Amino acid sequence: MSMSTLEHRTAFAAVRPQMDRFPLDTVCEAAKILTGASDPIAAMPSVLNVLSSFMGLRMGALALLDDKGRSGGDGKPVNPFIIAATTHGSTCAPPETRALPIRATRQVFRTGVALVSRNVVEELGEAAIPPGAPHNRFALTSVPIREQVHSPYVIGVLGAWRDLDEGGMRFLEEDQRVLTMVAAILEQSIKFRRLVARDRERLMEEARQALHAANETAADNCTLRGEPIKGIIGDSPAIKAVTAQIRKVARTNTPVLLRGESGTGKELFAKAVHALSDRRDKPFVKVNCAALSQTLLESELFGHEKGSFTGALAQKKGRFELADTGTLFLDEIGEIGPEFQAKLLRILQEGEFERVGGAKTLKVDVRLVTATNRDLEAAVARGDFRADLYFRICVVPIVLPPLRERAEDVPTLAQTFLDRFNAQNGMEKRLTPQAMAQLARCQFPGNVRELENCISRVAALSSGSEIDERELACMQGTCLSAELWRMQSGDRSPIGGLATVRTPLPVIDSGAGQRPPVPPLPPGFGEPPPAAFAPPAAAETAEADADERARLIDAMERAGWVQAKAARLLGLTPRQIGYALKKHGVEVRKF
Ligand SMILES: Nc1ncnc2c1ncn2[C@@H]1O[C@H](COP(=O)(O)OP(=O)(O)OP(=O)(O)O)[C@@H](O)[C@H]1O
Repeated sequence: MSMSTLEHRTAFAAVRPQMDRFPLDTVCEAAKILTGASDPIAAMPSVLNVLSSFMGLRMGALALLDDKGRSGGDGKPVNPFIIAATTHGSTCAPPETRALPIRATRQVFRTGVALVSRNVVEELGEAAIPPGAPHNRFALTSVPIREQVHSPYVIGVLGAWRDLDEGGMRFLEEDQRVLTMVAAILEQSIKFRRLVARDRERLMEEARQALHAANETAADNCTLRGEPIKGIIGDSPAIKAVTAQIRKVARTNTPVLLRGESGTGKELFAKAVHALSDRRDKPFVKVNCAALSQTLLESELFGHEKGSFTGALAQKKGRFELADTGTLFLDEIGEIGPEFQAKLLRILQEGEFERVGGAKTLKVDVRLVTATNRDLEAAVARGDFRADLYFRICVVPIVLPPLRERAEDVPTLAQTFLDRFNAQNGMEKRLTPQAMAQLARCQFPGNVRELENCISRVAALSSGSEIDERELACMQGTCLSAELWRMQSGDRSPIGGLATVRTPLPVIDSGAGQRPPVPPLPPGFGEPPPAAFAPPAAAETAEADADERARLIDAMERAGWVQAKAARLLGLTPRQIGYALKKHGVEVRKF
């Protein structure tokens, strides 16, 4: 039927509602509406309006079973339903709105048999007449809507009213036939929609699974390829191999031991293990074992009870407790003494500990990441480090390569540090290609930290916006670490050397995993121009010496006379700073 015919008949029906009825057109229109709708229930108000216009059926309504309480248990009514649609639109009204009489509707739900009430007031009572009806002389036809054709399970009831004042009694049989047909179309539409929805759900599930599989593959590929980790700079094969290991191990709870020279990024990688793990939203707690005395370390890690020692003014939670459900990073684990090793072993074995001075046993769930630049195997062999603790913490050893073994990363790192300096200081300094090339030739015994310091220093001291290679400390003979490197490598130091014997740096070969330290590499700083390292005049030497001593003392002061900390400030290894202190006769203050 065209739209104009529809409008005409609607108008006609409005003028002579009961005289002309168009049952076939009604069914046809209903079919068109329902089969074309993406949601047949939402389209039901239009169908009810067609019933009104074409058949003179008034106040039609659709009741649908309310999923929430089919059983009727818990005092809930049997077959609870809602009014899902009326001629006024889609709703979700409770039965109490009385668009359809509650008792009659429930009966259709229960029996699955159509109900025709020829005189509603007589048969169902006055209260069954819907509110707002112009009078109470109505007949009601209600038909079931089944889950699927022939199913005993009724999911809805379609009902409509016939005005008996207009001689409607004779149309009741026809009303039932038409409503039954419309209900059948609705059943088919719902079924079809359900199939489509199920298909859609299945397709979506397949798509989800495919996406999941693709992500897993991507993650695995990413793991295998050593994809970059946020904050970790470097594209060299050596750094990629490490990032691949980190990504893999981060997913587990296995203890990780990060090994590498000072400044290779052990702390940075420890944070990456945490950030890539499921514990990422939990605390990451760091303790530097070298920075604290054994007694302090114990109270710091395990906490203490009030009054457990002089100065314990209040109860304090230890870092193990603070790191509960998260990650605890124990830096410089090779520095801990035998007593503390035993206590640490207990917590690693049993997950239990007591606060210092406390009797209560506490349990924590902590993922342990440790780091050292020590040769732990040698320490175990000497009996300085417990073998059982070694095996507990060294489940997955990851060796961070020294910067000199990945010189290709130097330019990117240098540029990143310079960008950071520029951003912090509102400047736009640039390194000339010659300066970059000179940096790339450097051995950086203090690794990335030394490069970072080197860039900050030269950027702060250079006057123009271009940083030339002549401004680099190594080219001016003022690079402390260059001198230490030369001393340790047995070269004659221009500032008078302490080292006459070649003393090995605590180098760990990234490829070798747990091999003992190897002898140092050739003297640092690649091939500096001869002028830079030509023996200077005596006056210059004395001046440089005094300078160097002053810088050492300054760093020690700032580090509270903790050598490991001062070493970090200067971009040196703890052993290097030990030499420097001895060389300059600086007595280490003890607190
Ligand atoms: N691959 C890297 N990318 C970016 N920055 C790095 C990288 N490696 C190290 N760094 C930076 O170098 C500095 C030293 O790193 P970190 O403190 O992690 O070294 P470390 O091995 O723990 O040193 P130490 O043994 O002396 O404690 C930090 O500022 C760190 O951010």
